[in-house]
Amino acid sequence: MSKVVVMDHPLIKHKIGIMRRKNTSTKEFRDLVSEVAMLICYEATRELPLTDIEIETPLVKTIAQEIEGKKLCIVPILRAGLHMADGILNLIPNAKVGHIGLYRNEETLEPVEYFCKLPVDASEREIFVVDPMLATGGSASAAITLLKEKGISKIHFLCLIAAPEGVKRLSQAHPDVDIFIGSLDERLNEHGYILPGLGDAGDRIYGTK
Ligand SMILES: O=P(O)(O)OC[C@H]1O[C@H](OP(=O)(O)OP(=O)(O)O)[C@H](O)[C@@H]1O
Ligand SMILES: O=c1cc[nH]c(=O)[nH]1
Ligand SMILES: [Mg+2]
Repeated sequence: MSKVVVMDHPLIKHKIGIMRRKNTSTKEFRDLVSEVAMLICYEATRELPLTDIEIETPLVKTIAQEIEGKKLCIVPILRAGLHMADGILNLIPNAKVGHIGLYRNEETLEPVEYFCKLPVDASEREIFVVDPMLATGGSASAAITLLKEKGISKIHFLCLIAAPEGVKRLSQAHPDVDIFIGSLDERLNEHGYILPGLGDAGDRIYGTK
């Protein structure tokens, strides 16, 4: 089964608490998406391999360690994942970025694909799929299936808020994918929204409702 890591850092809890409030402005919400994504990324990259390189300090030669940044790729699920990717790029600026466009059909709640553009060498990279919301798990599962069909195998999934239903579906569909979660909420409502949640992440980031 997937490794599931739920964040317990006070900074993340505090920031998600602000995001949940209905009166938080679009600008503040958007800034927080990117900040919390950065903090989750810090945990999700904990096991990245390092290589030794020789460097010179102002005093001596020594061995430093570096992440092979060129081996990483962030894949936001559009639209809402875009702002998470922006935050994560502050931490790993050399990562490439692929995009997968999916939206949920509001009646069936099943994902509809409308865009996919990945780096040509994506299958050689470690991939971080990002989307603020893991609700039924349909969108994340479909995005990861698409990546696997293109020969990609090293995949992690990062979200801000997850419902237990979504975690179950994603980890059953893709047991090899680690899942990093800002907050594991209670459940879905009858419309497939996460409770207590924060509403529709895309609409809150872009002010579309
Ligand atoms: O786990 P699921 O049940 O599939 O739901 C989660 C999906 O729903 C939201 O996207 P939405 O369809 O609202 O698209 P948007 O980002 O363009 O608003 C969210 O950003 C996820 O992609
Ligand atoms: O609660 C939810 C569920 C799906 N998509 C969202 O943006 N929010
Ligand atoms: Mg939306």
